[in-house]
Amino acid sequence: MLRGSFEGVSARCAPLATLPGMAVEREELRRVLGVEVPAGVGRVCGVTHDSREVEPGFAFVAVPGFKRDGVEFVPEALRRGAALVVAEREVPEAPVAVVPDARAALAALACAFHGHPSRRMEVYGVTGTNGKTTTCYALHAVLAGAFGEERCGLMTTAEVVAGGERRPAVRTTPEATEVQAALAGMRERGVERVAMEVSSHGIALRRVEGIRFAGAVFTNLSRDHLDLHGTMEEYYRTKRRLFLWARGPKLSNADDAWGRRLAGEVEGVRTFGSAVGADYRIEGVRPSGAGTRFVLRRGEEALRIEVPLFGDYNVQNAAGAAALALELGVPGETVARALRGMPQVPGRFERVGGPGFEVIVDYAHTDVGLEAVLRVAREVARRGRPGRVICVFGAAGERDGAKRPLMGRVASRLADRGIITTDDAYSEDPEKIAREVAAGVEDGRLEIVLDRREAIRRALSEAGEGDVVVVAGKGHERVQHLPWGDVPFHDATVIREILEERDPCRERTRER
Ligand SMILES: CC(=O)N[C@H]1[C@@H](OP(=O)(O)OP(=O)(O)OC[C@H]2O[C@@H](n3ccc(=O)[nH]c3=O)[C@H](O)[C@@H]2O)O[C@H](CO)[C@@H](O)[C@@H]1O[C@H](C)C(=O)N[C@@H](C)C(=O)N[C@H](CCC(=O)O)C(=O)O
Ligand SMILES: Nc1ncnc2c1ncn2[C@@H]1O[C@H](COP(=O)(O)OP(=O)(O)OP(=O)(O)O)[C@@H](O)[C@H]1O
Repeated sequence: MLRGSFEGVSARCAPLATLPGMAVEREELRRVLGVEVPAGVGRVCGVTHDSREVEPGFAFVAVPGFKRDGVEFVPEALRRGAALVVAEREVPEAPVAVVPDARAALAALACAFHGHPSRRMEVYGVTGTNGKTTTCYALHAVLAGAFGEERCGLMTTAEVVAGGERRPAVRTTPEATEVQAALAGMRERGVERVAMEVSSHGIALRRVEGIRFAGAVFTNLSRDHLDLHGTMEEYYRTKRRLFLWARGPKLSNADDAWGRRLAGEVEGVRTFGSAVGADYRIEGVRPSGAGTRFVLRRGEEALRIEVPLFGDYNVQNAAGAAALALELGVPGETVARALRGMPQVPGRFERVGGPGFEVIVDYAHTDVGLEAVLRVAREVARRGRPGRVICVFGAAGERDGAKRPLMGRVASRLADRGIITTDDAYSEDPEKIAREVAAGVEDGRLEIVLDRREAIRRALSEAGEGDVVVVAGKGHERVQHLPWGDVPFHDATVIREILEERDPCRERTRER
């Protein structure tokens, strides 16, 4: 019996890793792992890569990590009752199945434990540097409109949704054990189609291996995660693997050079975008009261679409989702109706409100993302009485450091006033990160205020009639990872608290 139900998809993803699926018998273990299993191991009734999650009868997969070697934790796993250790080398006095690649073994075991849920549902993978979450929300809205909300699921950085039930997520693409448990839980609830974000970490670290993808969308590629991939070429090739696996409709962005290359290299990929020759051509983009209107043209057919989203980049995100749905045979009017009513994506150009000025929370954490959001903020600031754009932002620690000065440069060019602050510094010194961001600033207009709450307070205190304050980097996230520990921090909540302190009589804007 499957037990990895959607109930396990909580704000902390870790417990999911411990959820047992179906016990796997010795013969099946040998088949799945492709290697000999020590005599005496009959069956295992759970699988995890984390010794702290081991329960009696589990298989513990010792993954060689970036910081530690999972083999170090074998004694703890055995103490907790692990029946089998899966590792890339022998471990004295442990029942070990030696495999060539522990991550691949983890994925294969996770699929087996959870009964290969992707074989019994359609999983559409969305990849790219920016726009994955937004594209997934748009796709989920269209699928829900066409096939019924209770039959559709969503797995993103921001939330995991199964049927109508929503839970916050922790990572974009969690480990294979969590991904498979979540998919199995969705299937158990009757979900038949899932829009799923697939990060390059998810592909490179084999978290999505074994998933049968029924379609794929590529949004774009720009500099990010080079700490993991080394070069843009390797980053691109990693993303391309999703398209080599996927069986059904495959859509790529014709407005992005890497997207055009993908369409040329992988058979059966169709394109969307405003570029001449795109299979799904974006035309006539213009602002509407509550968002943006555009036409999506396929040959002679023209579909009028309106989305409650701002900016050309979001038109691309919506077009990618619409094109995939149209390829699946969803009628145009269903696509248009669903996109018109799609929900706010948490932390993506989320308007938090302000007395006479706009405050926007956005997840932009690359130079390209920051540029995109600041350009839209400028458009918003031009409407009505023209105002200034004030930007609070920072860069994350332990991540591709080369994007830091690029973010500083973008903010100094596109914002009238910029405040560099702390993002998720992880183990790095926040001041060092901020200085690296500031190194890219062109005219010295940016100030450093390391305390994120103080930086937001400063920006809000300076904002006046018609201004737009953009608080970028953390979007929907509710925790800030700092060298001295994790602290609860949610940009939208902090903004509301500060606005309230300024004007205690102000009507509270209800938190989502
Ligand atoms: C860089 C990266 O992806 N790191 C992941 C990696 O960590 P690591 O290799 O450093 O782990 P480690 O600490 O060396 O430990 C090695 C092994 O020992 C195990 N262990 C560790 C301690 C212990 O007591 N017992 C034990 O068994 C761990 O479970 C692990 O399997 O393996 C860990 C266990 O699965 C992950 O939690 C961790 O993700 C961290 C949290 C992370 O932040 N990842 C980010 C970069 C990420 O994956 N992001 C992508 C992309 C987002 C985007 O598009 O922007 C995502 O999909 O979320
Ligand atoms: N198509 C796009 N092109 C450029 N920038 C974009 C695009 N879509 C979104 N952005 C910017 O990137 C930010 C993140 O958007 P979104 O969450 O949809 O992307 P993502 O790929 O899911 O990011 P992550 O994987 O890091 O969660 C947005 O807040 C916006 O600033």
